Amino acid sequence: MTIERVVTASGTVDLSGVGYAPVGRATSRGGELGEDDGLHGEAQFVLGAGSLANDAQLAEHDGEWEIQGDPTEAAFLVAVRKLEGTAERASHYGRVGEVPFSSERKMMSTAHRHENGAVLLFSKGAPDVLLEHCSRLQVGDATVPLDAERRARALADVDELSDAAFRTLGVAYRPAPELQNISGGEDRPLIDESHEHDLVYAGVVGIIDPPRPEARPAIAEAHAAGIRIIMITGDHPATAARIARDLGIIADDGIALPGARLDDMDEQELRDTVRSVSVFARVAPEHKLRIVDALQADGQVVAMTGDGVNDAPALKSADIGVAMGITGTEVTKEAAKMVLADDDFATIVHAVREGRVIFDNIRKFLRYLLYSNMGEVLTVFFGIVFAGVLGLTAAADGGLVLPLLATQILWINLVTDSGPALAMGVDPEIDDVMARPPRGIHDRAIDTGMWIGIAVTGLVISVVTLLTMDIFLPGGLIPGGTDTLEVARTAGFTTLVFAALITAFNARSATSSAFRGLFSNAWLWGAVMLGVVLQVAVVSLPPLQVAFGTAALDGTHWLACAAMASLVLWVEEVRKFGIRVVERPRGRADAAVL
Ligand SMILES: Nc1ncnc2c1ncn2[C@@H]1O[C@H](COP(=O)(O)OP(=O)(O)OP(=O)(O)O)[C@@H](O)[C@H]1O
Repeated sequence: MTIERVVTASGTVDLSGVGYAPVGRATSRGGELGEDDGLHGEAQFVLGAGSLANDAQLAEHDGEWEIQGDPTEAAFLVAVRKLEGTAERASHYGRVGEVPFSSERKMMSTAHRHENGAVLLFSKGAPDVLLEHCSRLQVGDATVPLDAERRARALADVDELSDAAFRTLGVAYRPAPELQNISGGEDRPLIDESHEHDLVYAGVVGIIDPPRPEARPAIAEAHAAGIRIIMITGDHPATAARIARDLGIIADDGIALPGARLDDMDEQELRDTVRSVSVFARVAPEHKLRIVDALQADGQVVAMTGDGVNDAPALKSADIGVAMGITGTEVTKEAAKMVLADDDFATIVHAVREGRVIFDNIRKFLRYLLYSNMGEVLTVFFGIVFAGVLGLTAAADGGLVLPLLATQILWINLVTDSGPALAMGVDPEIDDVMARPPRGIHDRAIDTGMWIGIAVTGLVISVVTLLTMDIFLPGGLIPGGTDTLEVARTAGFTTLVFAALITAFNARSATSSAFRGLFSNAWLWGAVMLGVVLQVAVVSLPPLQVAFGTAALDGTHWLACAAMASLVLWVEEVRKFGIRVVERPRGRADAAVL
């Protein structure tokens, strides 16, 4: 954070320089600001006072300037050195007491004894709040009453800075003779906030805290993924609205709702409000909790980020509390379910993508296993029920026989359920997981759509398997077959294995074509190829023929098996095309709602 502007009663000073290195030029209205200019003195006083009411530290290590403490406070230490060159002022003042900062009060004060013995109170805080504690205004070396006009002018300066996306902090002070006898010392005695009255308003600083460049695209991606981003901040409403607009959280005419407005709302009103308002400013910690609760009561799944102690209750209450790993307090991290190691919002969006891909892969795995297993079950079931129709009879006595042997069923499970199923776990993203809305909380991993797919694919696998047997068997539905039961059964068995292997490509998406990203999973191709080789081995090698009850197949058989098995691909392609046609208009409507 960097202080780029100081506004006092006499004018505006712009400070150049980035980062925490205290190097920069002071200008006013585009021209260099001389040290003997009254405005220079006023700005220097604002920054000096803000550096006294301050708990941060600035130090140089090996040419690098580093801060300790709150970056907002450190910004004062950097800026005052840009004007003064040194931090000399602080050495003249010994801190004797403080009224600490809190998010509720939005200001803090420290009491200091000057070398000459006088005790002064220095305050800094949210300008609108601080001004309520002020009765005078600093102009040059003198003070004048802070009448309505001057107060309005000061507030207008704050609004102007806020509209330009500056974070604003006001600075004030007052001689505090009533604290003359305060002892002070190392333990920094607390003083009562009742001393924060009749302050002299010195001016306001504009702090720039540029969002990371990756934040805006991450927010756009989150919106596309059906995630609504709500900004809840202690900042000024105009600052919050401006930053939210720049980040694409709200539209250009969007506004920020001040937290105080929430105090008058009952639960129902709040629930209606959180549905439409996406920026809440000048909030107190309890507002954060109320907003989270209202969103949850409205049926939303809420992830909440935070760093401060006062964020902890809201983080705990949210479905997913996300604490900042670098700037977050221990309390916040304890209350959170997730800790962001790099404090970067974009990482949350990446995590959502990663989570969706993992969930998708779990569904692919389930889809594949259920597709192929249903194929086996229905093959055996229909094979038994329709054995007579299909010509599945024993040559010796004409009795009905099983379509598949037990060892063959075990083999199918070995070949299909192992390699290809495991390869589903590392499948890359086929569908754009961030282009669809989140799942409902009550949605099942195996939904109706998947059940339909299981039924259709299972049916197709069983039909092509049994028809292949029928083709080669004498009699049955398709006449002309002349092969033995062993050969026909081996052809059916091979068709089933091939169909199950092809199903692995179908199962990668519920809606996208199997040809999309066809070669993006080398593991899957490896597993499928291995399956084909093993099937050729089990059919062609005599020792395995004995173990698995198979018989050698000729070229026509292999071709027929491959062609019949491929039907499982074409039927599924047609079905998915139908789904895409039906779902397209619905997808657009969802996007419009977001
Ligand atoms: N160290 C500080 N000293 C004095 N005033 C401060 C300090 N830090 C913040 N403020 C003022 O208090 C207001 C509320 O601060 P708070 O920490 O609650 O929220 P925030 O700093 O805006 O951060 P967040 O966006 O995380 O809520 C700030 O907008 C600022 O005006």
